[in-house]
Order: sequence, then structure tokens, then C-alpha cells
Amino acid sequence: MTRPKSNAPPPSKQKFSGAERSALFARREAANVLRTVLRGDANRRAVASIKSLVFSPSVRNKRATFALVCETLKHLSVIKDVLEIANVLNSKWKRQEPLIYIICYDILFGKDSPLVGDAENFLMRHKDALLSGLATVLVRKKVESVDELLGVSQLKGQSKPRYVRVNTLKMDVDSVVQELEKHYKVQRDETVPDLLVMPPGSDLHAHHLVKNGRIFLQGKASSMVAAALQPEAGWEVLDACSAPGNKTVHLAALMKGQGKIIACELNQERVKRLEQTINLSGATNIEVFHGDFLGLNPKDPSFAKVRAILLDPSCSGSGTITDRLDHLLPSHSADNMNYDSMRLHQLAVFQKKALAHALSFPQVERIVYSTCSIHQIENEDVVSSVLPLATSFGFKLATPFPQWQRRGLPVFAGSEHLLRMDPVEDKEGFFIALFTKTNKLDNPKSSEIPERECRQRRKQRSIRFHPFLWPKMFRARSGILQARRRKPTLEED
Ligand SMILES: C[S@@+](CC[C@H](N)C(=O)[O-])C[C@H]1O[C@@H](n2cnc3c(N)ncnc32)[C@H](O)[C@@H]1O
Repeated sequence: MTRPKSNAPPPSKQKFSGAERSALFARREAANVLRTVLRGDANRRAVASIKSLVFSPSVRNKRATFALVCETLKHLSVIKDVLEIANVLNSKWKRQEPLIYIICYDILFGKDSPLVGDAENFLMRHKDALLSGLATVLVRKKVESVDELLGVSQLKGQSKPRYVRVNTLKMDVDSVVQELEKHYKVQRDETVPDLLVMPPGSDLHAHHLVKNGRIFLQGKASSMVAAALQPEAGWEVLDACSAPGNKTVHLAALMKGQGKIIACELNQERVKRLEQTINLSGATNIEVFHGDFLGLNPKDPSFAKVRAILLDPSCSGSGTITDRLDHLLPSHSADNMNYDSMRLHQLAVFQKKALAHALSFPQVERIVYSTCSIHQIENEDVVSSVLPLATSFGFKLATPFPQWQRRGLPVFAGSEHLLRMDPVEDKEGFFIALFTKTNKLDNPKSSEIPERECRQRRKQRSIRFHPFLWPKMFRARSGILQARRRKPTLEED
């Protein structure tokens, strides 16, 4: 028997009001972000920070999604306890835990957002059990309110200015200031010439200058790294650990789009983000290399003209934890101290290897090493461990931004050259070291190195780069060297 044809609109349009639909949609978007964040946190391999996931183009309702994800994470331990006590989830809903967490947040702590949708209906049927579970949690923890349970709100009082780096490949600083001043208060940063400072909370994510790559929402510390390196127009520069590419495209702008930048990145997913950043910037002198920086052979002719290296390796991110909201993640609970110290040690081992490797590129005369960590083990200790090697190659520690007050921890002679930013005073923790040497290319006399020193250097290099092993490793990887001279793909308006 055929049913009569219905002219009714699809169920979503039929049943839900606009407010209901947008609340339902925001919860699904938030659940997707939360799933990625929790998975990355569980594997200790975050693909991106909460903020960058929320501000990716695929998320439509950014404000609501961001608020929901942060609030749910803040309440997550309570929500998990409540769900365990209420014991209402069957296997179907257990497979959708991130969405369940988000809806539970809305039911237990939310501000009356309309609750429609299958998962919402299911949980609303068990609302009493959830509320009684919450009451049990409070009694067990001997507190009277959820606020008391959570302690001070970590998200209040954010007073960090909004920094904006002008992409001088596309627009000059004065013109950007003029454009932004139409709607915002704008000042020039006193340290980095192409950086602008705006009041905290200035929301520029949807601004046309951001969308067309004329400005980048890049923090002050991050913008100081390429500026500290001071690459010259026409140089060849290697960005050793480059994705998502903010510093890479800053290098391109400082080099006025001339010369060449090799942007190396190990992680396939992050290579895609690197490529998006490069396209957005309009830089056409960047070659992307998908591979391991440690696997590059410094003696390979492809690197013979590399004069500067920017090394911003993976680090603990301890200086930007509050900024990235990582302190909300389950892995940041107190019982993870042991894991943290092991991880710091592993990171430091990699950082030392990478810095030593950077020092071994023959024509390199400037190397900047940076981390967004506050830990000495990732900062001063890494630098001091490579100093003898650096000295043997003719490098010295230079002083980036000499007017900057906060310098390295006084743990070795020369640490006053290092630059630190403080998470409280400067609103983010950061570290920069700059190595320089006078290059033979500029100073022919410097080629007259005493033969004894040359022999010593050759000996050191032959120990580090085994003549049989290294060429093989490079050959194995050079197949994936993607030399792509890029054209801007985003339309400029
Ligand atoms: C701190 S992030 C770099 C941020 C980047 N400089 C920016 O400002 O946009 C470190 C990057 O190094 C990459 N990485 C880690 N180990 C690497 C290796 N051995 N070779 C190349 N890249 C590596 C990570 O995948 C990550 O994308």
C-alpha cells in the first residue's frame, strides 16, 4: 500500500524553532571539538589547541561552541562522576560520550538553552537521576555548591591584549592601522615593528583583514622569534619545525618575499595546516618539506646556501597553558605529575638533538631557538648543553631585543643573553635564544681558520654524521621533498 505523499517540511524544520535548532547545532559542533580535544589529550598528541579547533573554518557558531567546550571541560570531572552515579547510559550513548558530556553540562549547569534532539530527549528523561547524582557528588566531596567544588574560576580576568601581526607581503603597517582604527583602538607594539596591540577581547576572527591574510592573529612572543632572527631579503632560511606556519610566513614577510624558505614539518596533518597558512599569506618563496628535521643531511647540496635556521620545536607549552586552555584538560590533573616530568625529559632530549643538528649546517650564521615553555630543562639547559658544540663551530650567543628586561635564568655564564617572557608579567611564558657567527660568505678572512681547529671540527662532524648512514637517510626521505613554488590561492579583495 502506498502512503499518501506528505507536503510537510523535513522533521528538523517542522519540529524546531530557530533558537532550538541553533542550540542543537551548537551542541553538535561543540561535541566534535570536544571529541578531538579529549582524544588528543588521552594520546598526549594534540592536533591543535581548543581555540584553533574552534576557530577553524568548519565551525559556524564559534562563540557558542567555544563557551560550551570550555564550560563542559571545566565541569568534566563532575559530569563524569554524576554519570557514573546515575548509571543511565547504555552502550549506544556511551559511544557518543562527548555529546553526552555537552548535553549534561547544559542540563545541570547551563542557562536554559532549549534542549531538543534525540540525545537531549534521552538525557532529559533521566534528569532527576542526574540531579540526584549531582547532589551525591556534592555530599561526597563535602561541599555545598558546584562553584566550591571547582574552586576559583580559571577563565575569569583574562586581560591579555589582542596582538595582530601585519602581513607586510600584502599590506603596509600604516594602512592596516588606518583600517583597524575605524572600529578599534590600535597601538604599535614597542618591540616588534610589524606588530599591533589592541584591547583585550577584541574579536577579529571574522575580520576581512584576517580572512584575506593581510593580518595574522599572532601573539607577541611568537612574533618576536622571526624578528629576533632578522633574516635578510634574498637569504635561504630553514624553518626546522614549522607547522602551523605562523613564524614561517613571518620570515617570508621579513625577507620581503625574496630568497627561499624551506619549511620542514614531520606531522602529515600539520603539513596541511602549514600549507593553508602559506596560501593565506601569499608567500611564493616557501618550499614545504614533509619529514624529520633530524633526518636532513646538513651536507646535502640542497642546504648549502642556508644561512639561518628558525628552530621552534615541540615543547611542553607550559608558558601558554592558560591561553590554550590546556589546564582544563583531564591530563592536567594533579595525578599526572610523574608523566609530566618524564615527558619534559623526552622533550628536552629532542630539543637538544635538534639544536645540535641546526648548529651543524655549514653556511648557517644565525639560529634562533624558541619554546613556549617556562621550564629550565627545555630552555637554559638545552642551550647550555650545546654551548661547547656551538663554540666549536664558531657560534656565540647574541642578545635578541637588548632593551627587553627579562633575560635567562642565571644558571650559566652567558644566560643574560637569553630572553624570557613571564606568564604573569608578560601574560605568556616564552623563551628565545639566538646564536650567531660571522659567515665566510660575508667575511673571506674568516675562512683563514687555523688548520688545527679545522681538523677538530672535521673530527666532530664525522662522529655526528656517519658518512655511510646520513646520505642513505637523506636519499630515503628526499623523495618526499615537495618543492612547490606557490601562488596565492585566496582572492585579495
Ligand atoms: C611548536 S610547533 C611549531 C610552531 C610553528 N613554528 C609556528 O609558529 O607556527 C612544533 C612543530 O614541530 C613539529 N615537529 C616535531 N618534531 C619534528 C621533527 N623531528 N621534524 C620536523 N618537525 C617536527 C611538530 O609536529 C609541530 O608542528
